[in-house]
Amino acid sequence: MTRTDSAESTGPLLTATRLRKTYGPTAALNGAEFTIDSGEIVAVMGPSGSGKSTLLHCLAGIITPEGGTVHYRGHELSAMSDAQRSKLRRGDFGFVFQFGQLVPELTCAENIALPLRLAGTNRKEAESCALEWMARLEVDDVRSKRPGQVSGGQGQRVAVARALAARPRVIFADEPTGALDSLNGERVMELLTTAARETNAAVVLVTHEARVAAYSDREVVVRDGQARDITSATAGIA
Ligand SMILES: Nc1ncnc2c1ncn2[C@@H]1O[C@H](COP(=O)(O)OP(=O)(O)OP(=O)(O)O)[C@@H](O)[C@H]1O
Repeated sequence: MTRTDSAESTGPLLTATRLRKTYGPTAALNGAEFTIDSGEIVAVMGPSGSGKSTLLHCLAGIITPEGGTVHYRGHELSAMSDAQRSKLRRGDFGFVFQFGQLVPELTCAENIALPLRLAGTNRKEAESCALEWMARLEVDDVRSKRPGQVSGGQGQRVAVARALAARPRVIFADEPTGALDSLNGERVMELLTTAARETNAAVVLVTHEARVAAYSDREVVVRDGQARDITSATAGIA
């Protein structure tokens, strides 16, 4: 297993403090703060270009911020080697993006089994786990098709199954329904959040759509590279 099992896991699951990231003259993140606990679903909202995806990429260790820190279960991501961060992404993190995350040469079932195989699961077990997740996401009928032969909604359910099959502790979803019509989008969100709750996975959900954010427990708004929790103002009302 490639998880970071360690004793120092008492605080929040994932915390970012004073993140700064620039692209030339553009400050994509300018002191952003973020925290998420196990099993929590947090929507990251905000205008286009405000820094949502950059925040997600920093939280997932895909990019390294120039300032600030990200701690995952007590481990600072920037203090890890590239190999340790890759291992973390394979073992503890799952990803769902808007487009193109499936390997076109593999069947849908093989796509779902791939992260398990990379994490060391034997072929038979990975295949049976892939089929189980395809049934849960209601796409077992496309198991032998390649991503180019399925609909957008089916492909996105396969992507969700792939993200969840390795039982990640955190799922990073960047506009997971952005390419879908509203009916398919809602079904994908229902299946994603139900499965995440069943497995106690945290979900960092970047979206600009209020109806997608409605599936979250808490909303954070990113504006000009700074993140603000907007749910705390209404905490206790629900
Ligand atoms: N690789 C890059 N090179 C240059 N500038 C970048 C790069 N990535 C992001 N930026 C800039 O950083 C800022 C934040 O971008 P980011 O993608 O995080 O915003 P976002 O809130 O996710 O936007 P959207 O909702 O449109 O996807 C924007 O001004 C963007 O143009």
